[in-house]
Amino acid sequence: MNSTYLLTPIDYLKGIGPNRAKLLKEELSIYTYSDLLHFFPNRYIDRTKYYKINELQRNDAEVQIVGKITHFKTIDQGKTKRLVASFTDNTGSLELVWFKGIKWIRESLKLNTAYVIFGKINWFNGQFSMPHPDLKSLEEQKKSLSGLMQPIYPSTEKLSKRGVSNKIISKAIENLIKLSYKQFSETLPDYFLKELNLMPKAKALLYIHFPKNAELLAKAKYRLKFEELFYVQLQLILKNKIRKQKIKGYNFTKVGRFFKEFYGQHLPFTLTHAQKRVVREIRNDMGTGAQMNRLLQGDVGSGKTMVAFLSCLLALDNDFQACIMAPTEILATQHHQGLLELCAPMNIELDLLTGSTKLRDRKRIHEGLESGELKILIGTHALLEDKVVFKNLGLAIIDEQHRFGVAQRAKLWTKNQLPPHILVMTATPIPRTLAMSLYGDLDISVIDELPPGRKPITTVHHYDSNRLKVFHFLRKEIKKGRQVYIVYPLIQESEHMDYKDLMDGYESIARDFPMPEYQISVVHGQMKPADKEFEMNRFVKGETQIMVATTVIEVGVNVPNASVMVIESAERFGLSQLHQLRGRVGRGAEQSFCILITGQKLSNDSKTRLEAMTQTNDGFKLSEVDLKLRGPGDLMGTQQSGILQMKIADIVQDQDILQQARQWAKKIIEKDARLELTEHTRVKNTYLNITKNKKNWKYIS
Ligand SMILES: Nc1ncnc2c1ncn2[C@@H]1O[C@H](COP(=O)(O)OP(=O)(O)OP(=O)(O)O)[C@@H](O)[C@H]1O
Repeated sequence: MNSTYLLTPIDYLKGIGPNRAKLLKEELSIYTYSDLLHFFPNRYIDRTKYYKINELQRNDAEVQIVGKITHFKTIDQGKTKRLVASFTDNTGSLELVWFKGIKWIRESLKLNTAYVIFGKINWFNGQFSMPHPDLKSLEEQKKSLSGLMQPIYPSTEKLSKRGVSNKIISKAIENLIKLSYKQFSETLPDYFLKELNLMPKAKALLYIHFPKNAELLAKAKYRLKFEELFYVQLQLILKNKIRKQKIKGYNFTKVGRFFKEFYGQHLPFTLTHAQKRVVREIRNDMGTGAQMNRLLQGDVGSGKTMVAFLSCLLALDNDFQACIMAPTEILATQHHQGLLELCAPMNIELDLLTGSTKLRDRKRIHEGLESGELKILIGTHALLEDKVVFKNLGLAIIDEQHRFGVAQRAKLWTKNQLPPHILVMTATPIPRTLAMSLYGDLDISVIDELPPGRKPITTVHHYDSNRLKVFHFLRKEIKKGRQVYIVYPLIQESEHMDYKDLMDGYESIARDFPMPEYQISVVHGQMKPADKEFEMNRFVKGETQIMVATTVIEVGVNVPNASVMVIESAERFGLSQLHQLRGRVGRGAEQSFCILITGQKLSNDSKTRLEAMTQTNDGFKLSEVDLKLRGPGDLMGTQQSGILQMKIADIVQDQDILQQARQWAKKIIEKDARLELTEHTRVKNTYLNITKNKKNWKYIS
């Protein structure tokens, strides 16, 4: 919509005025005519049905009747005064009642004129009445756009006391449409409308506010959702294109000794097809001359670590260093140990840097990094400290997207002349198109295949009261030589209480699993890192059979002999967290189990989550359920972007349209990246209007 008329400030619209305009701006961000037009109803009231007075039932909610007022009376009871009108059709009569605006209403309504009334009816003293009816003359109703389905706008109930009622908004939009319908210009190319059978923009705007029937409403909605999603996708695709043009990166041209030797001689297993494909994607991406910014999604246990390691070897082959940053010390330590083994036959220098690294070791690490001898550094946030200076960092791998924000990712860049390639790994997979929308600035690789031979984990749900049965089962598994995790929730606000829960739980487990037959490790957030590591190690080495822990073990911990995961108060965990925790088992050849223990009282959402967990092991499926329960907002952490604030589309519910919109956005860019063809003028103008940024256009080729 590029007509300047529609950019007129809302203050000038008939029926609005300065006070309402102020409210519209402050509360609903409606500044211009165009904003108002794009403020869409969230439901509609069916006004196609007319009642006769003698058909009314006492439990009818809202009814619409045509009739006439035959007389008025004002009833004055001291404090309260009311105006009562007798309203009749040819089948009977009822009373219309007003408590406010009496004088004005009495003067403006005429006797014996046909009116349409609409509202809730009451049954009182043997008669129906309708307080404060929505009332129009029949003539006016016939001309009104909202005569068939009446639009109801969001937030208007809240604002009606302050002067912006639904009626006012609806009337203002009706005025605007009547006045300026001819100026609603099309925003999509004609061939889109034809091939996708989309309703033209002007019509869609008319029918979204004032639909004649459900079918036209559905078409209008579809058209507007498609348009909204199309322009979001177009922005994402072009933004990515611009980034690649603008942000130069190191060009890794070689596949050299390290990669070849490891791949040929030391690879401990055959890569899955998905791992191979992803390694290829990463290799290609690091060899384009642009900076890689890639998200690697893979379900728990899908083998992301090996992909990360192979990517590091590519960096080394091109004479660059690499680093891997993990969200917790336990994880960083574990990555370090795993990679030490992989590196050992090839003499690659690698080290670990965390908050608890001793000064002496730090010094060695700093020197190694600056001289370039230290090739791979693994660590936590500590890697971001100013003192950590690489000779030539070529690749930074960030494990677990959610805990590092965009700002931190950017900070890594300042350590180099050119920004290093960035690979973000996440085990919270989400549907691909959605991921593309949420992480618009990243390219995406997906490992959608598990290594062979994995047995699906059997997941069951038990109530607290069944604990003895669960313990009995644990003893049986331990007897077979397996190890067991028992996890308690940790929610930051009530860390103290959680700690108490954990310790109470530990004591009761210690009673039921007495020494010396059973050995138990405990790990929680309030322990010193060294103690945590000690306890963890005892479990890893098989010295303890039971690990009692809070969610500190959520990500990445890898003990293949552990085959049972018990999650206490499972109703307090989110779905992705449950799935992550479950992913700690099922890593060896044994049949594994996940036991979800809850209290008796469960909310509907908790029930849905538990049911989903017992039904599937597929992280992508679970994330869809999660998204539907929570909406996408929570998913993003610091990635939250304006893209989610959409007017009509919903990226979770409207995934089919989203996918279609993305395909068409891709198609148009492939055909005409700079949108120079005449048939794309509208798209270019709309795009520039939305982004208000012509500067970057030069980067598109
Ligand atoms: N292609 C493969 N064939 C056999 N085993 C594999 C393969 N790839 C990885 N593995 C093994 O599978 C286990 C899980 O791999 P890894 O820890 O890399 O998973 P992940 O994707 O990082 O999972 P998480 O998110 O849970 O940490 C490891 O023990 C690893 O050695």
